[in-house]
Amino acid sequence: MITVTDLRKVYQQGDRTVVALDGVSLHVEAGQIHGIIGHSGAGKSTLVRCLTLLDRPTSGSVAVNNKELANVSDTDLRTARRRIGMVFQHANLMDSRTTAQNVAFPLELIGTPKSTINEKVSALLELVGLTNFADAYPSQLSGGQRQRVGIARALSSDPDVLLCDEPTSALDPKTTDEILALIKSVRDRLNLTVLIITHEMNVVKQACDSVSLLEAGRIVEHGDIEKVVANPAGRLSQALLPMPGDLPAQLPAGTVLDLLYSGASAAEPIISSISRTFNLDVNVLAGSVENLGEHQFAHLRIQLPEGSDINAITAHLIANGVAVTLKEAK
Ligand SMILES: Nc1ncnc2c1ncn2[C@@H]1O[C@H](COP(=O)(O)OP(=O)(O)OP(=O)(O)O)[C@@H](O)[C@H]1O
Repeated sequence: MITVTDLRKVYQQGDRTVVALDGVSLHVEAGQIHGIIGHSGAGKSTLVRCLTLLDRPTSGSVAVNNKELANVSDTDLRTARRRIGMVFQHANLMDSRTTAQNVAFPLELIGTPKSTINEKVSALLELVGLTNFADAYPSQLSGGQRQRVGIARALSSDPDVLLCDEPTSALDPKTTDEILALIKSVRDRLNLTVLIITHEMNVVKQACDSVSLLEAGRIVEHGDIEKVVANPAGRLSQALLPMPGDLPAQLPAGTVLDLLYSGASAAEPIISSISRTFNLDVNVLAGSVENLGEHQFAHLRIQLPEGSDINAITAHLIANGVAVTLKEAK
């Protein structure tokens, strides 16, 4: 479990004051994967540096399993850092060391006995599927395999939290899927708390239970995936379940509605229900259906013929758990 409370980081550059983190708070339970998404300059790297104690926050606190990290003394810093395992965008392996030696490195630094290191390294390599590559050097591994080594190394100090900084940004889509699947399986097996810092919405879609949107150093939206998607006005909902394409230029007269629905209702034939109940033809203009978290979500843009009873249809949809947004009435 990780709890970040009112984290602020202010940089002073000559006369200029840069507020990189402006009161960031978040709470992630053990066993949850939380995505922090933001554009360039939002404060993601600063947040990573503050969480890993590479940089001291100006104020605020970071607690792992209720143990405060941000204010520990310099002497306790090294032990405190071990509670958060770090996975980088480019695995950051040592080229002169084999896979096994890279994973062993943090354990050597803290003076772990050799026999314990060997045992631990082979268990970790099995966990990440690299048993047969123990003696390979980074140059002999693919990008995905290098990232697996990075994950094994991050887990070597038995952290409570795995902090992944753009873990798939340098990988192709297939390898991205494999690495996200590995992060999920490691989470399941070790009941880890995972934070994934990313600029890729796809990563949030595939791997996260909950998400925060970081913008100019502040979290402007956050929540469980199901919750944020179900709010059609939200930026995260629009990014996670975008409506493909613009309205066709030559649209016959009628009213255009956007429908967003989830859970059991997503599988229900909502369109035929409107057609039957109101005895009219429904034109589907665009739509997407996605499995996000535990649920299926559908986002549809429909057109109703001129003269339809929009109020009654909207009430019918809302009663069936559908969020309705009026797009255009001709
Ligand atoms: N050491 C520093 N000194 C001064 N300003 C800084 C420092 N580090 C970051 N900043 C500023 O803090 C803000 C957030 O930067 P940060 O690098 O954390 O964003 P980011 O979301 O990681 O962006 P990117 O994805 O491009 O790396 C920016 O305005 C940046 O210029």
